[in-house]
Amino acid sequence: MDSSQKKGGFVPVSPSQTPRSTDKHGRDFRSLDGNGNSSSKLDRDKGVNVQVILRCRPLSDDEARLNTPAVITCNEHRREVSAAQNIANKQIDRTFTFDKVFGPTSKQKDLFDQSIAPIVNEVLEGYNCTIFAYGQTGTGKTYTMEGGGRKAKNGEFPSDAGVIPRAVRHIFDILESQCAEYSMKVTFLELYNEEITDLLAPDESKFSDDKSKKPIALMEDGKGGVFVRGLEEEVVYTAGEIYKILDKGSAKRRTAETLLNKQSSRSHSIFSITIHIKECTPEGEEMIKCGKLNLVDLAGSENISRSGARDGRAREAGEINKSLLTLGRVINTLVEHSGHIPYRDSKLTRLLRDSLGGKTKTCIIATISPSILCLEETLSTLDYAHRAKNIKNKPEVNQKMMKSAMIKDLYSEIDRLKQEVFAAREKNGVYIPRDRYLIEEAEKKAMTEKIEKLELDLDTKDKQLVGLQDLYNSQKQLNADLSDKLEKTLASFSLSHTLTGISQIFSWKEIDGSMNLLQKKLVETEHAFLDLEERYRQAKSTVKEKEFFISSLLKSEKALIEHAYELRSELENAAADATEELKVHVERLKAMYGSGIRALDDLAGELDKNSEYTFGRLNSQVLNHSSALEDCFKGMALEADQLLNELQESLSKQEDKLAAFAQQQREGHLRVVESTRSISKITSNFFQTLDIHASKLTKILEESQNIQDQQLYDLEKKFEECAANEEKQILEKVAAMLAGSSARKKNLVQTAVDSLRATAADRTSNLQKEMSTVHDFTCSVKDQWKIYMEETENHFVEDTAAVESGKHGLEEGVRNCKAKVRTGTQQWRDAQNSLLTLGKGNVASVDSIIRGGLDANQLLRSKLSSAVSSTLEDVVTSNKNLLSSIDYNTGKCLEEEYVVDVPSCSTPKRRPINLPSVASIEELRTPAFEELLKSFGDMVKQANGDVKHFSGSYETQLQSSRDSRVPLTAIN
Ligand SMILES: Nc1ncnc2c1ncn2[C@@H]1O[C@H](COP(=O)(O)OP(=O)(O)OP(=O)(O)O)[C@@H](O)[C@H]1O
Repeated sequence: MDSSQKKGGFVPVSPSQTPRSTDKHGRDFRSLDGNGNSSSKLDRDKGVNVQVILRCRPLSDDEARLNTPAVITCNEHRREVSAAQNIANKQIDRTFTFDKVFGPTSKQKDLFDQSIAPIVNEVLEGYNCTIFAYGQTGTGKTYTMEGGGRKAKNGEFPSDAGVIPRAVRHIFDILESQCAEYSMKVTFLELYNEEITDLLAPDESKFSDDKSKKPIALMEDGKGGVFVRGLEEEVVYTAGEIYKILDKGSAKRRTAETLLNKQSSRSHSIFSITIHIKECTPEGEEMIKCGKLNLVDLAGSENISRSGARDGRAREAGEINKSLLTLGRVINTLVEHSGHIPYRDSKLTRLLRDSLGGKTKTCIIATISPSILCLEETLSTLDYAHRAKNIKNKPEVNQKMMKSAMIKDLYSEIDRLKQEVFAAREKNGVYIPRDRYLIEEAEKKAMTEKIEKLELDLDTKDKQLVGLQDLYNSQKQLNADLSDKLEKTLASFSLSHTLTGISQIFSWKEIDGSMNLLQKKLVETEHAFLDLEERYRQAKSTVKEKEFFISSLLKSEKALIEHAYELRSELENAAADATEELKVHVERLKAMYGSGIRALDDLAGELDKNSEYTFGRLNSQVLNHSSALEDCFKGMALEADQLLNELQESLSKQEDKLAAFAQQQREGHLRVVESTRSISKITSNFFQTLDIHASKLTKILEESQNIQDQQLYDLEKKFEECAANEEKQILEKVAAMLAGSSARKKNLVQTAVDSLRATAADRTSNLQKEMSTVHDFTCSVKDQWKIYMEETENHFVEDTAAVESGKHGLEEGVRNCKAKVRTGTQQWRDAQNSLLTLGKGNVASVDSIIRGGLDANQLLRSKLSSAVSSTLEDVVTSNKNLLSSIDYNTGKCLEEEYVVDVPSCSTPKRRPINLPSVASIEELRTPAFEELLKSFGDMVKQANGDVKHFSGSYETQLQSSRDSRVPLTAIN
């Protein structure tokens, strides 16, 4: 048994209801702050900033295995976190400063000792404190809050025990060291898909299934606070008990495996510890000090596509993101001090209301991942947390209560409960205790406020509609600009193609020029593409904005439906007559808003049709333009082809002529070579013949020489013989023979001379013969040479004539080419001119169409605004009527029907109340975005087919298929 129980034995107040220092109900019985705490007064006056701690987890095993780069740097000493962002190939570091920064190597113990322990101490001082973990899924929220283990081993915690077990341990350590008398109660709730479930509720078989966990109601306490009706409170005496409770509760929490975390918490959880500590005043009066510690583990903010959430998971993620978005909006409004704080838009913010801008001390632990893959979400978390730093709370220490007053309080509570039980048992009417009556009164007031808020919402919606209209117009303009740009780019692109084709048939100079032109065009095209890309990006971001806008509209609508639900549940407890009248008025309002918005819808439809028609015309014009351009370019290409062909033909003719000329030349040269060969042959023959004749002559001469030598020898010999004979005869016949010898001598000489003469004559005649042969041959050679010379001359003349004619032919070809080039240039100029005229004509016509479209849109716009203003006027009058009737009825109800119960035994019998059913409220919910798109598409198709039919049958369509309602068709 716990010592506190033994010593004190007092019963603490309900921990499900946050103790409030300004609680009027208990004010009379409470003393002033026993500590005379001046710092609390200071805090109250100035406000204390929410403390924001940043924790970055280490890279997970998977991330480390895949070498995922880390982009987060933590400087714990300077309390700074830097995220390295790569924008347009430039590294840009974004640095954020927080109250404390814990890097990837930080220990659970350090985090607790440095940041959480002081907060826990303040709880024991009597403050209400909240610690909540916020961050992307899988960044270590649950690890930080709950950690890996809670059980102490040899008095030591496991090193990965988180904030909750350490805080519990710390509280018990301090209380035990102070030997304080205390009592402690814990609650553990889960907020899943906007439903609160009690994680400490006893396990009943029918609730054992997750899906059938019993949701419990979040109630307004009528004093601006909330309480969870029927939340189980467990009285605890030891840390061990709390660990068991935590284990039990955590096991019931909804978790699931996502791509980002194997065990991802799909719900928000709030674990609250309420401690009552007994103190004695110097006068001996027993006082009770109360502190409350809320430990919140939020579900992870997540990118649905990246976390791999589908179907049910995606709905969860949507709900998680929705409540976190509301939390973000609350933070923004608190930071910017921009009027109405939308606490009521989600249960999470309703539960945390006192922790955000209230009297609680709050600490946010923002968790991030260092991975580059999570950079976008990390930056969003850093922004979120950094903004939250500026929230100012006004913490107040809870006023201590006198023990006797507390007991009195509890007795009256028991009495109230007894009376309720009694009335329930008797079933003879409704017993309304005074404070309940006051609560209901407050609820009625809250209801009126809600109606006012709904009207405000309606106004905002109207403004949003106008904003959407503007957005639509600007989008239209952007589209027109884009198509214009596209057209220009296409034109320049095809122009550049044609230029490339034509440049092939012009000279290098022209080709150079064309190349430069082409390059310029290419650069321009590139610029145009970049421009287009930029515009595409802008358009994409606009679409994203629109999507966000639509999703926020859907969310607002959801919130409206949520309000309607609440309205219904509150109406159930309120007076019946007022409800009936209210219903009639709401019906009227519904019809009026419906007709007004239908008119708006019609106008929007007309606007759509008009813009569609304009776009159609624009499109057809653009198509005409592009087809005309295409034709023009085709013609140009054809002409260029013809020119090219002609040029090619003339060039090939020139080529043929040149080939023929070359052939002629070759033949001429061959002939010359042939003639030269024959001349050289004749000349060599001539010299050979000459050689032969010369050798023959030499032979003849040698022979004649020999013969002459022989004859002379013979003559000499005969003469010697004759002389010797004559010497003898002379001696003998001196005188007689003198005469005979002279005669014989004469005869002998005469004969020799005659033979000599004959031989000489023979030789001369032979020589003459040879000489005549040589002469004949020379003559024949001369004749042949003459013939050859004549032939060569003739060939030369022929060749010269052929060269002359080839030259003429070439000159003619070049002249033709020049003429064709001139024709080509002229054709190109003509094409350019026709292109320019075509472009101007098209620009003018597109301009006139756009002007027409704009004028028509302007007209429709003015119609729309007049319709909107008339509808708004109607709404204002009707609302005035409604409010006055509500006022009247409320007054009537409060004055005449609601009275403090005086047992008169005439309590009227319970009778049924005609309320809007859940189904009717559910019908008001906008169907899924895809369905809306589909039905909108169908309607547009139908409208294109038969515009009249569309407007006439719109009402019927609306009635026949509720699901195909377009957004903003408010019914209630
Ligand atoms: N500081 C840390 N040191 C070591 N491991 C960590 C740290 N922070 C987180 N982890 C590990 O990262 C994983 C995911 O952590 P955890 O489940 O706490 O994330 P979560 O933010 O609660 O995610 P969810 O929002 O999906 O519930 C766990 O395996 C956890 O052990």
